[in-house]
Amino acid sequence: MPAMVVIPTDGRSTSRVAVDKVHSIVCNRVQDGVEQFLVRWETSHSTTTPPLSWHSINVLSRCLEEVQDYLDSRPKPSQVSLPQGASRKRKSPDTGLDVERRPSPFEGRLHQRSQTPSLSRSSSVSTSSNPTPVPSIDVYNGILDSTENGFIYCRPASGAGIQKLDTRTLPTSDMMRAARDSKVETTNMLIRAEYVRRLNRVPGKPISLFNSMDSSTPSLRFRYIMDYVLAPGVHRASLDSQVGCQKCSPHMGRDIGCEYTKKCDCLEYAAVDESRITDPDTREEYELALATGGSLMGYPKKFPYFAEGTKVQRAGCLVNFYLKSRNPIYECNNNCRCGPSCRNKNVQFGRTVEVEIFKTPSGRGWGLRCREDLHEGQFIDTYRGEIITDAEATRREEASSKAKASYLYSLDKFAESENLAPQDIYVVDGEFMGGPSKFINHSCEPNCRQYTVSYNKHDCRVYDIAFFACHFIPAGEELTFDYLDKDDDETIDEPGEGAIPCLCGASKCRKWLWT
Ligand SMILES: C[S@@+](CC[C@H](N)C(=O)[O-])C[C@H]1O[C@@H](n2cnc3c(N)ncnc32)[C@H](O)[C@@H]1O
Repeated sequence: MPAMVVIPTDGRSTSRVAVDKVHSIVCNRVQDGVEQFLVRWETSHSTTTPPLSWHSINVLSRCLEEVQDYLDSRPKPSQVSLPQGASRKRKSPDTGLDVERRPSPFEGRLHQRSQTPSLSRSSSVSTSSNPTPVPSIDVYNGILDSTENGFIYCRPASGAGIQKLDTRTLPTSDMMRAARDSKVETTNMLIRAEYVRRLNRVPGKPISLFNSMDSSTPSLRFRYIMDYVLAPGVHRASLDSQVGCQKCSPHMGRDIGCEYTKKCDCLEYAAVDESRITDPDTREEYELALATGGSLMGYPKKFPYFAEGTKVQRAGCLVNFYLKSRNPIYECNNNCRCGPSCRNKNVQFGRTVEVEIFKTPSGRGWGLRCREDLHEGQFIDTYRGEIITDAEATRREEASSKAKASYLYSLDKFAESENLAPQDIYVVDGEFMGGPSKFINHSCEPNCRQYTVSYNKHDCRVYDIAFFACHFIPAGEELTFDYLDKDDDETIDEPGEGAIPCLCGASKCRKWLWT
C-alpha cells in the first residue's frame, strides 16, 4: 500500500503547502479570476500517474521557488505548438540565453529524483473504497477527501469520472494554450515580495530591488550569507590559528596604531614602501633581495587605507599605491594586539554602502548599482559564496551550458607564489548563496576593481575578494569590474568558439566576456 500524499485544501484553508510535498508545478491557468497552478505531488514511489491538482497561488506561498522555476521554464508562446517530447530548454530570466537550471545545494530532493518522468516508472497506486470527491479542485489520478484538520488526502482513483493524466504527456496542448493566455500578475507580485522580504533581513545597509524592464525577480533559490560556506573537501585555517600583530597596541602615540608599519607584523607581508628606504646601503640590500627573490621582511611597508584626518572624505579608502597595483591587502585580525578599532580592519566588517539590484536594459540580466556617491578607493563589498574544490567547480561548469550566467570565482591569487597545484585551488560559487555582489556585471572599462584581502596570511587558499571603487562613482551608476582581471601588460587570448559576447557598451569594449 503506497503512502498517502497529504495535500492542503484549496484557498479557504489557512494551511499552506509544505515545500517537501511538491514535486513540481506542471501548468497554470486563471479560474474564476484566481491564478492557479497544477501541482504534481511528491510520491514515495515512482509513477507516471502521480496525484495532480490545481491550487491557487495563495496556497503555494511556501513553494514560490517551484512556481518561479515553472514560470522561468514554461514554454514561450512560439513554443506552444511544439510536439510532445520536444526539447524544453529552460530560458534564463536574466539574459534571454538558453540555460539549464542547476539544482541548488538546498534541494536535497532534487538529487534523489529524476526531473523528467522515466518511461520505466510504473504506477503502484492501489484503489480505495468509498471515495468522496471534492468538487472545488480538479484532481487527476485520484480522489481528494476533506478532513477536519483542513487537509485533503489523495487516494488512488477508482470508479468513473476520475480523469487520468500521464505526466509524460503533460501539460496537454489545451493546457499549454490556456497557460499562455493566463495572467500571472499576482504570482509575480508574490515572488517579488518574497525576494524583497528576504533582502530586508540581510544585515547591514539596505539592499533594494528595482525592475522597470519586465516582471521577473532574481531567483529565490538563493541564500544571502555573511561569510563563506565551506563545501565538503574545503579546509580553512581556524580563526584561532590567525597570527596577529604582537608589537602593536591600540594607541601607539598620536592616535596611531598599525599605521606605524615597521612594528606591525601583519603588514610585514604587505607591499614595500620604497619611498621610505632612503639609506643607500639598505636600498642596495633591498634591490638585491628583489632581484634574487630574497626576504622582504623588515623593510617599511605600505599601509593600505587612508587614516582619518588625512583626507576627510577618503578616510578608510584604499591609498593610491594599492589602487593602482595588484598587491594583496593584509588586514589585522582578532588575534592582533591593536584592538577592534585598528584602521587596518576594514573589509572584514563587510559592506557599508547602500546598493540596488536592478534589471539592466541591455540584455546583461541583473546588475548592481550604488545608492550613494562612492569615493575613489572606497570599499564596496566582498564576493561571498560557497567555497568548493576545483574538481567540484569543473563538475558544476560541465553540468551547465556555456551561455549560462557564471558565478564561479577562483581563489588563485597565491597559486604561483605558494606553488599550489591547479587541483588545490579553491573556487567561490556565488550562484546559490552569497551577497549582492553576485550581481556585479563585467565592463571592459569598469568603475570597480577586485582585490585580494587576507586576515590570515598563513592561509593562502582562503581569502576575501573585495571590490573597491576605482574612481568617484556617483549614486545610481552601475557597478562593474573587469572579469578578466589582467594586468595592463598581460595578453588576452583570442576568442574561441562559443565565446560569450560582451554587452558592456564601453568604447574600448573587447567584444567578448570570456574567451
Ligand atoms: C556574476 S553574473 C552577474 C549578474 C548577472 N547579470 C545576473 O543576472 O545574475 C555574470 C553573468 O552576467 C552576465 N554578464 C555580466 N556582464 C556582462 C556583459 N558585459 N555582457 C554580457 N553579459 C554579461 C553573463 O551572463 C555572466 O555570465
